[in-house]
Amino acid sequence: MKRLDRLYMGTNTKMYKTISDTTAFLSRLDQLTADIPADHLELFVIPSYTSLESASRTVAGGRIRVGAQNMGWEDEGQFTGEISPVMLQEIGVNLAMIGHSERRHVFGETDRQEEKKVAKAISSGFTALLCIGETAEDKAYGLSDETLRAQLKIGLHSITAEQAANLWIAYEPVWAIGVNGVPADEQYADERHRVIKETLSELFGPETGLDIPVLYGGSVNPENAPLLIQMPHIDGLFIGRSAWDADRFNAIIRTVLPLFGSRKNAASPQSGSCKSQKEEIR
Ligand SMILES: O=C[C@H](O)COP(=O)(O)O
Repeated sequence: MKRLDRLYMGTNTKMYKTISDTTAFLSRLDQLTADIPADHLELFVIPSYTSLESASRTVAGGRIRVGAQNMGWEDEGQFTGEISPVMLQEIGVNLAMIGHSERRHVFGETDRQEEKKVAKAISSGFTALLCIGETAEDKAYGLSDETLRAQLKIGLHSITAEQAANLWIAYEPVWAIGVNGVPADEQYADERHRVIKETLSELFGPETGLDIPVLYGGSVNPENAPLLIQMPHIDGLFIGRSAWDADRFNAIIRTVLPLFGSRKNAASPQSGSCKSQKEEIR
């Protein structure tokens, strides 16, 4: 399997943390991680909307990237409660999370809406982080892979291979997220990541498809993070509760970074070839 060069680590603070909480968190995280080379780690934080402008100023010129938790699909219009790409660009934000489980399952967003948002984000110069994941019911009926494939095929319907260079995917099984979530074990998560990468390769070709980072999220904690990151198809971790304390998040990053590095170094020399990538994902 092709290895990505960098480890992807991020957190979504959901509807937690005030502006001052967020800036304190970012300042501390920035200080703690300053020595990690940017070409080893892509580190991002997705705070609340009210915190975004201050957050963006706090990390300006630094190594942490700040993203929005949602984004509308038009530049302006009669969309009460939505925030447009123009508004985000004005405050220096160029990463947008689309289709988080809570947007889909609490607020009723659909795959078709996520597709419009992803398309708008990428055409506006953003990196789009598309979140996908099966429900407990999908899993019980043995439909997890079908659900993931449908979410990708609809959510990325209008995205070209060239645009896919600005795409990240987070695999977050709905049943694994939050205080009542049960973390996916590393073998289960890795097998879903394999299916996601296979689908991305079908959509965009193996060269582009296998370059798209796929992160696991859902009750990641200090104990399971090292197990997850050693799996061959997991490119990073997207963490909620366990990352909301900067020191704790930094500790997780410090634990998994060398494990990811050894995994990357273990990649076979021929892993860059189309043939070996295709063979690996089958
Ligand atoms: O966006 C992050 C995920 O929803 C994971 O949250 P969690 O780690 O608290 O389960």
